[in-house]
Amino acid sequence: MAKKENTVGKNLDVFVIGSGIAGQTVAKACVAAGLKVAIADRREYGGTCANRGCDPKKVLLGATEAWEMTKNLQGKGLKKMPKIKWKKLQKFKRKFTSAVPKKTEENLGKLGIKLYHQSPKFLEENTLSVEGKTVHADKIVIATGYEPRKLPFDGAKLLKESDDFLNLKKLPKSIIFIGAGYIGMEFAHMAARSGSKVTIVDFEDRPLGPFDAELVKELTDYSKRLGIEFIFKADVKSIKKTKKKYKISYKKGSKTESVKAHMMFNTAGRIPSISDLDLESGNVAFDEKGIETDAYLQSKSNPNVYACGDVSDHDVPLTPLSGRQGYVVGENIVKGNKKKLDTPVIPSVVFTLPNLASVGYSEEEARDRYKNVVVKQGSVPDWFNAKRINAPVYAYKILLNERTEEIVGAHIIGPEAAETINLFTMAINNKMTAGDIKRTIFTYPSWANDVKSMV
Ligand SMILES: Cc1cc2nc3c(=O)[nH]c(=O)nc-3n(C[C@H](O)[C@H](O)[C@H](O)COP(=O)(O)OP(=O)(O)OC[C@H]3O[C@@H](n4cnc5c(N)ncnc54)[C@H](O)[C@@H]3O)c2cc1C
Ligand SMILES: NC(=O)c1ccc[n+]([C@@H]2O[C@H](COP(=O)([O-])OP(=O)(O)OC[C@H]3O[C@@H](n4cnc5c(N)ncnc54)[C@H](O)[C@@H]3O)[C@@H](O)[C@H]2O)c1
Repeated sequence: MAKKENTVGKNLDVFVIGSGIAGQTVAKACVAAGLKVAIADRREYGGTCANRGCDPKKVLLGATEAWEMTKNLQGKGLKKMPKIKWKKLQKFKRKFTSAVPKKTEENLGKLGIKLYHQSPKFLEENTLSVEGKTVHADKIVIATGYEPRKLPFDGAKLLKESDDFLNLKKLPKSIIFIGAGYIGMEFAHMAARSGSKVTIVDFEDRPLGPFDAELVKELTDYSKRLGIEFIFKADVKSIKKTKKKYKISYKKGSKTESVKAHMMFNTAGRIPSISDLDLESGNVAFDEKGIETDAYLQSKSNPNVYACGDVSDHDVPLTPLSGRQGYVVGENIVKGNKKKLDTPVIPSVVFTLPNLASVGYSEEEARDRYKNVVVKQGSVPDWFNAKRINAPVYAYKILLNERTEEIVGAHIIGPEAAETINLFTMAINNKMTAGDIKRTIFTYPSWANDVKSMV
């Protein structure tokens, strides 16, 4: 007789797949409302941001910020360059990450949420198979995030991924990143300042496609001054292992060329993590952007399924939006579909040094949207805040709707742009005009105060 699956949780109210910010937010809201909740994660609990994304990355960044500041002040009161001790830096980083999985499990467990440690699969619309058990849940929430896109060429298996970079015990002498997006650029800056020879290969003609081209040019030029080499318009054909290095061959125009490095990373984008879920069996529709959901984040094909965070088809795949989506799904499960995903403008930052930050419309989008657009723009390393620390790159582009004087887009490259952009986010969300900002009194001297000069 065939072994029968053990059926549990017949009356489970909610099953959440994924324990990142999105999944945890839903699970906690549902259990707080008295619902019977389970959650599953096939990896360590806590998700990408806390374990292998934003947080560990920013800890590693700290040492390079000190390095950059010291470099800029050489001969201006500072004499010796610090040396980044990668091994020690990693040890410091682990202080932030190593406790996350256990703590997350403890917190969820204490709330009465049942925890699973494998990927569930849909058997039917409301039924999952997990850890050899068949589980029925009234609502199923998919919050499985993104995973690296697999590259199609020969030898792509030799590539390492972002998780590997963040856990590197020793920094290799030379590194190639395939992909000049957020991850490739952020890691390239960290590796170059920590002593690696860095090359970035991309099939486009510039890094960071969605960001303002003029500010990206400033970043690219400065990255080159750091020693980072760029190979653009390169169609990677293969990777081979040589004695001590890896060799990447690529086509550029009609020529085939190659370059070698001690380690190579796939930073060519991330895709929805859905391949293990057997979504067809659950009648859950998806496309390349993720689970197809409506404004309530309910699956368009199976009303008992919701999706939130990176894996939903609602842009953009960033932590703050994932948390917001988790909140919306929690509300809709507990109270019935009452809350639509209503996102204000979402700021975004590339944590290179200098930071590149953006919110609202790009120049092209603003010109499409409004009859007349005022562009306030400048390259201003001579402004006091940048000059006092001898920061070489500081530039901005602010977009106003001429008719109303409202700010509709802001793009900044410079030290602390990750912070300054938040002021523009508030300004856009509150339909503030250039005059509103000019009338505000900020602290002085501060980066925030520069916002008045920018508008
Ligand atoms: C290197 C890196 C740096 C980043 N830096 C930033 C930053 O500075 N700022 C920012 O806003 N965003 C950043 N991000 C993006 C950010 O991490 C994500 O937007 C955020 O973590 C998404 O949260 P989530 O809950 O949707 O998914 P996740 O946090 O990815 O959680 C999904 C969980 O689901 C689990 N899972 C996946 N598939 C299955 C399955 N089949 N079965 C069971 N469990 C499964 C995963 O193991 C994971 O724990 C970064 C991402 C990376 C990779
Ligand atoms: N600071 C942050 O907020 C932050 C940091 C890291 C990641 N993230 C999130 O993670 C997502 C993924 O980041 P990412 O850097 O992996 O992707 P990305 O989409 O930002 O960049 C991918 C890059 O790879 C290039 N590329 C794609 N296929 C290629 C190929 N075959 N050969 C050469 N180049 C190729 C693209 O042209 C692009 O420049 C981001 O969209 C973002 O939402 C955010």
